[in-house]
Amino acid sequence: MTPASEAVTGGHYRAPPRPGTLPGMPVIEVTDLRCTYGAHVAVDGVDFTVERGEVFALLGANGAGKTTTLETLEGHRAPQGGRVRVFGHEPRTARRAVRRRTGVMLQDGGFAGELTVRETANLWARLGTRDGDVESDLAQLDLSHRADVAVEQLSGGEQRRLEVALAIHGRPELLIFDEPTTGLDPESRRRTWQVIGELVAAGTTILLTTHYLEEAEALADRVAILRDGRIAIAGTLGQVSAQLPARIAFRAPAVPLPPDLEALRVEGRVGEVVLETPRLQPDLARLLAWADAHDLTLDRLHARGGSLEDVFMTVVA
Ligand SMILES: Nc1ncnc2c1ncn2[C@@H]1O[C@H](COP(=O)(O)OP(=O)(O)OP(=O)(O)O)[C@@H](O)[C@H]1O
Repeated sequence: MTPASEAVTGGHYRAPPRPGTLPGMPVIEVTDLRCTYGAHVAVDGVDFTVERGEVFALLGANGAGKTTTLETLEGHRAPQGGRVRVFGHEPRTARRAVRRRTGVMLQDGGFAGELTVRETANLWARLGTRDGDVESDLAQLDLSHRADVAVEQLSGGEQRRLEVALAIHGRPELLIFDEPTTGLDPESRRRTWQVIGELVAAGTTILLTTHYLEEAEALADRVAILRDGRIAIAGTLGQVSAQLPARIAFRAPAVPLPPDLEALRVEGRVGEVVLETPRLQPDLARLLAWADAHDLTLDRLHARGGSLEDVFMTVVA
């Protein structure tokens, strides 16, 4: 297992070798990427790789630079500095070679509203270069019963699912998803996660952005949290979550704590003992042994490791 200390904060991020990842050239390489809109710097020296067969999630508050980064990888935007490579190609100049192997889902699909779902999917399939079965794409996203409905009559969530169905047509090697489940109800979100999980199991590489941290936790092997156009922290979920100490809390009478804890006591509610520790398991074990020895009941005891949400809130605050 890769040690937690290998998470990267505030700098460039190159992927460590990951068990289960196929060897060879990364599918995506982003090197010192810089994108501007006039005088505004939207992406400011971003650097990461996505290895074959992994799911990489770009996280960050609104305006952090996620979509701009994806747009350069999709070949829609020329960077003002640095470089991006997809399958070793520059995606703007080698658009055809990249698009043949890449399924892209944009934040706004821009469909012609009067076409039906099936017509839209067939049109998209004809425009692309990958062979696939449109009906099974629609079935996978639970849209078969809506196939003859005009796209403009779909709900927001159904349109989102249609965008996913189009992106996965022909099962591309790489999928780039910009907020794939925004606006979906919990059931549709789970269905979409299941589809993504099946694609990953079949070896698809996925780069996605999301505002749902539980989505990143459910799907991603590695995450990068962007802040103001820079990677603030990146690593596996375990590495990133371990950037903040674990917490142990309980209620107990005012007694001295065991002396051998690595934990530090921090402010809690009245009557509550709250400890922060870099080493949850040994400290918890010592605490429980100490409580047993002193015949103490640690009322409302709970312990939890650092979470992605805690780190995210710290980064974006
Ligand atoms: N076409 C544009 N013209 C000017 N500024 C833009 C344009 N597109 C994006 N920006 C700005 O660039 C920054 C990064 O935007 P971007 O859309 O990449 O962020 P994001 O992380 O994808 O945000 P969100 O989570 O809201 O989708 C923001 O400050 C945004 O206002």
